[in-house]
Amino acid sequence: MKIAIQGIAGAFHEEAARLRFSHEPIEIVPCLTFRELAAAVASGLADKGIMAIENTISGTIQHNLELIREQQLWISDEVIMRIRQHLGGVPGSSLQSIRKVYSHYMALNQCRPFFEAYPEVELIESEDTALSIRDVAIAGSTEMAAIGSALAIARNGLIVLGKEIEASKQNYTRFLILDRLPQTPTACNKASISLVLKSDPEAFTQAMALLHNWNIHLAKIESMTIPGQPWHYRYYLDLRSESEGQLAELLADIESLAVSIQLLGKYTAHTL
Ligand SMILES: O=C(O)C(=O)C[C@]1(C(=O)O)C=C[C@@H](O)C=C1
Repeated sequence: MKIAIQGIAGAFHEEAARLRFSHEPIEIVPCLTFRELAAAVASGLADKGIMAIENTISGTIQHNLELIREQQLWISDEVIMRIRQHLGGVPGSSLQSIRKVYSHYMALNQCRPFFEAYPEVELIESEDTALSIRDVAIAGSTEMAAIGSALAIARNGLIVLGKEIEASKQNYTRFLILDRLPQTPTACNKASISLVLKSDPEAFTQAMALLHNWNIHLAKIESMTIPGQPWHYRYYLDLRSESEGQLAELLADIESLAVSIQLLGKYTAHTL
């Protein structure tokens, strides 16, 4: 099975894919951007995709919710993985010699407090952690370092300058498994939807009351601006319920309040 990931081999996406599909042979399809990843699944180039959606330190990647909706992908599962960020430099480098540190922006955001003690270090965004580590190894400069996994650092012959430098040990990333077509899960207790409500000021309160009526738990909500419609929002909701029937009833009820509602996936919730 071909799995599209964001990043090259050695990126956290690869680790998460191997964790989720540990019982079957998989072929990794590397994609440099999240947009490329979504397109690989939508076009059938990959059978499935795995996409980071939120991290417990650096937050939600809202843009990925938009990509899933726009490309009409289906969320069929989620994976939660502990992320340990290490700082890697070439042999001979040290925390005193480095001036530029490269990584994926989500990884940089997980580690910013560590660098407060090193004001001479510039943090620079790159496509992914593994690529940054490879590029530092190729450049061979003691002024450069990169943030990523212990595995990628070792594979590229770098040394660890900082171990587990994330701002909190409670550092988890939640990844979504994406399919081209809707799947019918044997069991599920979570649904993700995109919702635009009518411009009635009461609509949001009424929608929340419906959740309460159907005993549905709101696990997560994101609101995003809609280009061309100032002060009007699209909501992305993760809903939890032990009853699939109640979820279906809720979606039918909410339709009367909505301009648009889209089911993005149904799956089983994972917890720590
Ligand atoms: O650059 C990588 O290694 C990735 O897989 C990307 C990514 C992300 O998108 O959040 C994955 C997990 C970590 O939170 C940091 C970076």
